[in-house]
Amino acid sequence: MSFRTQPAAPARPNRCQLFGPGSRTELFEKMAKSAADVINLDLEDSVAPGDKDIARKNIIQATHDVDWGNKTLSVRINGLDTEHWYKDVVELLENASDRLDLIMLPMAGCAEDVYALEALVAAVEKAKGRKKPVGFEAIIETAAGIAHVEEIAAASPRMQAISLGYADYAASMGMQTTGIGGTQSNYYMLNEGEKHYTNPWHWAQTAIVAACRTHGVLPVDGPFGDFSDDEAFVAQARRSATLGMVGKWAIHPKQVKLSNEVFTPSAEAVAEAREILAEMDKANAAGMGAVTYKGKLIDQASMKQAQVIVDQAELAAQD
Ligand SMILES: C[C@@H](C(=O)SCCNC(=O)CCNC(=O)[C@H](O)C(C)(C)COP(=O)(O)OP(=O)(O)OC[C@H]1O[C@@H](n2cnc3c(N)ncnc32)[C@H](O)[C@@H]1OP(=O)(O)O)[C@H](O)C(=O)O
Ligand SMILES: [Mg+2]
Repeated sequence: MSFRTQPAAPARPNRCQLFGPGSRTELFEKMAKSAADVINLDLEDSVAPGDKDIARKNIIQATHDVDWGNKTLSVRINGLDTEHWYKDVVELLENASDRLDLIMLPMAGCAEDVYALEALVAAVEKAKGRKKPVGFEAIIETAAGIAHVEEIAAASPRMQAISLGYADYAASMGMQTTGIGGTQSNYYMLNEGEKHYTNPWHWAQTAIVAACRTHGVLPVDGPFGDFSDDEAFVAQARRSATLGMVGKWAIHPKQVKLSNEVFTPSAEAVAEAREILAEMDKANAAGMGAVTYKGKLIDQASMKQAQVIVDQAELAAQD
């Protein structure tokens, strides 16, 4: 470990973030009753340009009227290049209840974007005497965003989570696809005439995980557009969980259960993790730093790996 230790990310469940347009009020109660850990009410791309004002009002009302239980409640504002974002921030923080937990910043491109958001947020919070400071989450979905992901993760103590936004990311990178996440049919290696599909999103995912883990922020996998394909959603989610992401967006309610399942360690995985911890406690007491467990090496690092799984299970059990 470096002398500079790795800060812990916020200790709250974030296995699934369920999105819904701020213009579709009939979905709000359903979202609140869902099994998602985080709710993202959207003012950005799922809201038609002419509906921005009404969507903002709907969301403000819903922070007062809807029982969001113990969910983290987040509102995605419009990007800093639009005419809408300042109104999103000012009207939200002037009028929303304290139930609002997070503001989600889309299209984050550099630390200064977060700085600008924070300056406005801090001013409105002060003016209104808001007791609960709102947290931030950002979406990496541009070439600039991925190039500056570490400075974005480090930009503010309010920063709690960072997601990968597949559609905008693909467009910004000039990727030749209209798919939102998942396997891309033209991204393959050819070996003796057989196609082997690899993951075109891997670099962006790992860059986000590394930046987030360096700065104590939760790395989250973004949307999977084809909500008719459960198997493909699960495959993408499993890859993300294996890489260190803590959860994934749901753009349809049927994806919530799938995401929760993938990002909650299985009973077997937790049992094995606890066994590794117990074996290593015994080994350490006997003056051994490394021992054999089920025919494999375990050592001090194995304890940290096992602890990740136990911690994830305990967070999920808070639900
Ligand atoms: C890609 C970029 C993004 O921005 S992704 C995030 C933004 N997008 C959204 O927020 C879209 C969220 N989803 C929806 O709007 C809808 O789910 C839909 C349009 C995809 C489908 O809606 P539809 O009503 O047709 O769905 P049904 O299958 O008929 O619904 C069944 C049932 O579920 C209820 N429902 C639907 N959606 C939701 C929801 N989001 N939350 C809760 N409940 C929902 C619906 O009312 C039906 O209920 P029932 O009638 O059975 O009671 C990203 O930025 C990038 O760049 O990558
Ligand atoms: Mg987007």
